[in-house]
Amino acid sequence: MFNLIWTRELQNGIHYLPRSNWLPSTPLSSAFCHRIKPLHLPALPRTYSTHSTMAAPVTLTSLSGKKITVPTGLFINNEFVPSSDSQETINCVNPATEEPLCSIVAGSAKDIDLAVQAARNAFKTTWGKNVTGFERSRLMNKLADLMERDAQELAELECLNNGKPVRIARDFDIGDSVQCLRYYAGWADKIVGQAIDIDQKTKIAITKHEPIGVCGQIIPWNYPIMMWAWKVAPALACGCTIVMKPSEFTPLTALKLSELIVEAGFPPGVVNTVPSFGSVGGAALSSHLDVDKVAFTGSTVTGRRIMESAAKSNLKKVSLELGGKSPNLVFESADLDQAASWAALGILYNTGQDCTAGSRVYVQDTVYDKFIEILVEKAKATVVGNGFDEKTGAGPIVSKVQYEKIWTYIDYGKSEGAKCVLGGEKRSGKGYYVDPTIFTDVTPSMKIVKDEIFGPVLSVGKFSTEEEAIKLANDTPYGLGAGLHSNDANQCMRVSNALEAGTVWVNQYNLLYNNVPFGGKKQSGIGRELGSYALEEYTSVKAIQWNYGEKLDWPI
Ligand SMILES: NC(=O)C1=CN([C@@H]2O[C@H](COP(=O)(O)OP(=O)(O)OC[C@H]3O[C@@H](n4cnc5c(N)ncnc54)[C@H](O)[C@@H]3O)[C@@H](O)[C@H]2O)C=CC1
Ligand code: BAL
Repeated sequence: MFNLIWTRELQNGIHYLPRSNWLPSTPLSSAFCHRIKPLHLPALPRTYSTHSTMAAPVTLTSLSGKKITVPTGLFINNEFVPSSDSQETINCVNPATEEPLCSIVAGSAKDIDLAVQAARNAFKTTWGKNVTGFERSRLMNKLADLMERDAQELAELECLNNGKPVRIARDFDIGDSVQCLRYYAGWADKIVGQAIDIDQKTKIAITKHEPIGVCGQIIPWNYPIMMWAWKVAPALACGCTIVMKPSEFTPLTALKLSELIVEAGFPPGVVNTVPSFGSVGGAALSSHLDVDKVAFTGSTVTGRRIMESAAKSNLKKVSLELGGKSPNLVFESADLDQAASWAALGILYNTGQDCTAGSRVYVQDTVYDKFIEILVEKAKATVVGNGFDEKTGAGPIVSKVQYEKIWTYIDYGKSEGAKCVLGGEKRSGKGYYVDPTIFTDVTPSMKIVKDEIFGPVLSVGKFSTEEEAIKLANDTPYGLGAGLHSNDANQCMRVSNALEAGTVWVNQYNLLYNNVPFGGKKQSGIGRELGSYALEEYTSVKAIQWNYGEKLDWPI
């Protein structure tokens, strides 16, 4: 997600200008980076300790030569600690080089339990109903300031662990995360119920939006910092406490952010971070009897498991942000150049590792050939490379397993008879790189058209009528995002009404804002993140019925 004004000034790539007001308002240029204050290693706050060498911090050197210290322990009760009962580790890899980065402690089911106890204790004592919204807001704003201060360092760490370009991590992922914290800090003292007069003389009901309690938050690897912020910010605003389980592929920035939780002054146990494997820590959180809510972003398969665990344990509240196979429709009246730019952004942003990736483009037959010609030229201009290069627009794929999944689908595309008009060839050398790949002449039954690939692989199909376009677009079990490009206002309204998706972009694609709700229909999810809607996910409504005048004549 990002807010942007974008131009095509760079000859060889997408040039993004950040719109959020936390950054200098000057255009992004190669000189821009040097205006960000030089990275320095902040002194580690004295308010937390690390126990044992198993949890000792490591120092990584980024490609820019910067030294970044990263905690490696589990973060429970504002301390970095080893596992209580396991020697298991998570080995972090740099996807640009395939070299190991470091090993960190992998939390066990017992560690999850300890973190839940810490979160429960905080909920009952220092947080939950024991802290004002003003104070929650103050701490959240402080955390946002610290993230803004450390944006460059966090971006470099995100690049090392996830592969995404430093520039994009800093200006969009982190920029929007800072804004997300501030947006929900604004809500923290405005979470109010209603006073409902039953009549005007004897009875009133009051509704209170109470914090739901201890929240398990399970996040993926495609936007490690941003998904952290989307989950943590509304939960804190509502007064919930948190056990965060980052993805085993990208746990480092969640650990680094845990340092900032301490520095901001959050009481122990309010935010706990337990890196762990999904089948261990994720499963333990979703089946835990003392977790009140689980929020998840990831695959539909895992979402289904989480919902099942929640149902079989304590019926905890569940919100799921799952997969997609989002359609993007281009009608003949559209500005084709703009539509092609948005379509390229839709499939190539974050190297296609995006739940809303516009991975199926359908073009009206009258403009099909022309559109593909423009789109291929735009996609070719994407600079795919190491994220430490300022010109890079798309980094490597996050992991070997994801890289191999993408190539399996590219092979399916070829063997099932789609025409590969761009990419589709492996690079030699190190790094999990996949260049933009476009298939045309696709049919609805092809695997590349049906399945979520989560890489820079686009299927382009053809339609002749609006009715056919809608039918093709909705022919999927998913319903996360959808786009349409047309200069006919009535058509825009008709088609956006007919598309089965949680978000419909008209004459744009993939832009999200912290004050606009986001989530899926069909098998793309349950619940909404962002905006005021996310507050409902972290509160429980209590109705207090109050009698101040009616006498009961008994028996009735
Ligand atoms: N909607 C989205 O934003 C994302 C979708 N995906 C899709 O999922 C595919 C597979 O990627 P994965 O990393 O395997 O996704 P995943 O859904 O398995 O992983 C996401 C998170 O869920 C956790 N998890 C895994 N198994 C769990 C379980 N049994 N109980 C609780 N938590 C569990 C993982 O540790 C991670 O933190 C991708 O190729 C992509 O298609 C992946 C990441 C994000
Ligand atoms: N595109 C929004 C977040 C996600 O991909 O998970």
